[in-house]
Amino acid sequence: MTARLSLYQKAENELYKMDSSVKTKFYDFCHQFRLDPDHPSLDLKPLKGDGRIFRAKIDRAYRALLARAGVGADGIQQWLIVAVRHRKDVYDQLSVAVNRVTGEIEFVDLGVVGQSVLQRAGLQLTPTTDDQDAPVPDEQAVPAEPAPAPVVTKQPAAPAEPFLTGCAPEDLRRLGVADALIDVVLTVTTEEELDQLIAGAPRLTAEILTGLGSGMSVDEVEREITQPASAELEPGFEYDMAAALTRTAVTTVDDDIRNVLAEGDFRAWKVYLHPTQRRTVERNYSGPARVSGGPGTGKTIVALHRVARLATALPPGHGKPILLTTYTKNLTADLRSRLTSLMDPALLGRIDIKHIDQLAQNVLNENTAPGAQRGLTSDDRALDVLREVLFEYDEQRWDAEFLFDEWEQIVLGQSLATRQDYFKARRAGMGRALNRPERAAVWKLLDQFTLRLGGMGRETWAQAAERAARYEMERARKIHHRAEHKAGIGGGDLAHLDDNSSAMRYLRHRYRHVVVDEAQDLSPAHWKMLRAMVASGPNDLFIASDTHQRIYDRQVTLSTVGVNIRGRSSKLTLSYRTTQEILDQAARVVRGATYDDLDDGTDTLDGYHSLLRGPAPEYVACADWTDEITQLAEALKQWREDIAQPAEDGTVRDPSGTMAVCVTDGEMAGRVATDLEMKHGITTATLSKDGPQGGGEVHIGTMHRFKGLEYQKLAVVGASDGILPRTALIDKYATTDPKRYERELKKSRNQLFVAATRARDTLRISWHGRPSPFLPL
Ligand SMILES: Nc1ncnc2c1ncn2[C@@H]1O[C@H](COP(=O)(O)OP(=O)(O)OP(=O)(O)O)[C@@H](O)[C@H]1O
Repeated sequence: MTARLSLYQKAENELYKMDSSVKTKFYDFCHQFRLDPDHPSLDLKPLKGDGRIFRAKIDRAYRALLARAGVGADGIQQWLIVAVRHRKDVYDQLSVAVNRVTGEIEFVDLGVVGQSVLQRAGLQLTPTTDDQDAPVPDEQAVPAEPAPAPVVTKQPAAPAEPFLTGCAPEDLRRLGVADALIDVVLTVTTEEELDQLIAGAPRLTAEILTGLGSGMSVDEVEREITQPASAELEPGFEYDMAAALTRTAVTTVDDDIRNVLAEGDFRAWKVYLHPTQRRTVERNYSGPARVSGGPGTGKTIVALHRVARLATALPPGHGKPILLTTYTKNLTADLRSRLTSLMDPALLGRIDIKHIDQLAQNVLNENTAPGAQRGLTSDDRALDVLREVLFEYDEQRWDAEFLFDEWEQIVLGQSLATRQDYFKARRAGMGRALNRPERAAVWKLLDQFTLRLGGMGRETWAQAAERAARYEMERARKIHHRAEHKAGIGGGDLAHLDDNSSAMRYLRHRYRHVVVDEAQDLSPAHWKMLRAMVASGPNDLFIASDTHQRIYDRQVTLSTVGVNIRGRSSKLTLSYRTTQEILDQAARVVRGATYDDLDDGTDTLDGYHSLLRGPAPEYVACADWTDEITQLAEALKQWREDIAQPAEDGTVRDPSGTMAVCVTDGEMAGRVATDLEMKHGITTATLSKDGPQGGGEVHIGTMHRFKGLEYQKLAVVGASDGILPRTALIDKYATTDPKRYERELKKSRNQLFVAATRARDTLRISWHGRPSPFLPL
């Protein structure tokens, strides 16, 4: 090998979309180039404009555009492929530069800028002349390629106002916009022109312009986008291409490039982390750390990379010192499969992947004391037991729902073991005050209720979590006590300790690192259990969460459960999943409500944006249920047709599993599935806690089941007033328990937000009757 080749991320993305015959020639080109870049068949030449850009021939029609990136430590010359273009689309006005903020290599192609903008900026593109002598290849042999040629847009009659007002060139420069684009940006006069510029711009420039275009101020962009992306750069960094290459997201071209391109876009998240994502993954934290961010900003991706990074730093061994946990079973399966594709199989064996309830059950199963083993019961069944107790005591003051909430939020939430503790407990967030005699009565009823459940050998999930937390806290206390004692006697033999059984001697914290995804839904008991499972110290807990997506009624202030994240929080703002159009509408669903940051502060969606564009979400008012399902079936058939359209290279995608229907409850999910199958011949698969069941092409599930998932096209059905929120169930709280009422409304609002943000490019929301008040109509 005489040359090392890397592939710029945008070039890789362009290659994914190319005809497979071009891809095959590209593999051969890479092979030849690495052997001998000066081989005559490659015809490597510098372009006329930027002396740093070269072009080489892939075949008669296609050109690789390359930048020389210095010499590696091993003396081998390095080249970066910045684009692969049809020869007709190679212009002299191409440039590469090292970005002054990120220190990354950036490629700028003015060919993607609108013609009218270029004219206003006084720029003209000239096709490169170095290929002019060669005859234009047989067009038959060259598949038509969508040319990134300048698009001609209408010239406005009079000089129009710049679209981005209040931005001076020095602001754009300071923020990190690529130099070659600064003048062009300032001549943009319409949103369409800006969008076109963003689509072709290097990543940081695209993010800055999206931020400014969506109304963020220069200072906000600097704080939210520029600062997190900035790197420490040495003087002269702009000339050191070899150093810049190490900071740039690239794929090394080796013999595996064929597999890389075959794996397509799915591979992107494994390789390229956004600077803020990378920083969050790689930082060493002195204690618990949290990453937040709107839906689709890559929190799960960051959590997975974090696990991989922690695993590589483990000392050799066989145990599983890293726990990766989340709220639901189906998300756990998803994390497992994604981690499997990310990590070395040898290290994968060092990771324990369990959902939070499974973890609690494991703890409880270890306890063999009489009465410690109990079966689980659903909340609905437990509520029936509580109703029986109320009936027997002829208690009229509180209903079963109120008492159950009191039990979960206050008694279990604060691990209150005695009546005295309950008398003293804070009941912040609970709408109805209880005086001391009332508390005594409530305690008595709840005591009867739990005794009765215990007598049946049953407990709820929340109760199991609370019990597991207590066991773990006791275990942590013993470990702490033993460590203190050992330190006290200078680390000597502990034989004189009361309990010197081997179980005690080898008692350790279960994990060295704990990583939690979807953390916003964990209860205080879950947190206490996790806290006790890992010793306090560097990199102990890593938490990914978005409180806008909290869909279970669980509020926690981390500092009250021994998890102090202050000073160790980071925020992701760029959505990789959803289009800006969907994101705008979804953000309006939660606008106006306030959200906590799992601690004493508040969280917002400020700066949350996307570089993806697509159609506006569709809102469909229907006459009745039959009409809603009929229109849904038509939309699904159209989507199926769109997805199955043959791609440029003739491949046809299977629409199965790319479309989904989201509803509020299980009963409606069943009705939608039956109607679609029986009346419209559309096969479905129902999302269960074990993943999709049934193997049909359209996935159907409740909003709870859609947590953490994503679909190319998604329909929300039954978004009517009365269903979202479920007024028949919650209206009574409006007068009896206003705080609970507010909590229930917020839960419904968040469910709709979660549902809407599962869609990647198409979102359709329908209802009959009156629309849900949460819809941003
Ligand atoms: N750096 C990246 N490069 C390419 N794709 C990415 C990157 N980061 C995230 N993605 C993609 O964006 C999508 C959303 O990522 P992820 O599920 O991690 O987001 P999230 O913040 O956890 O979302 P949610 O809160 O809605 O569950 C996924 O398809 C993921 O592969």
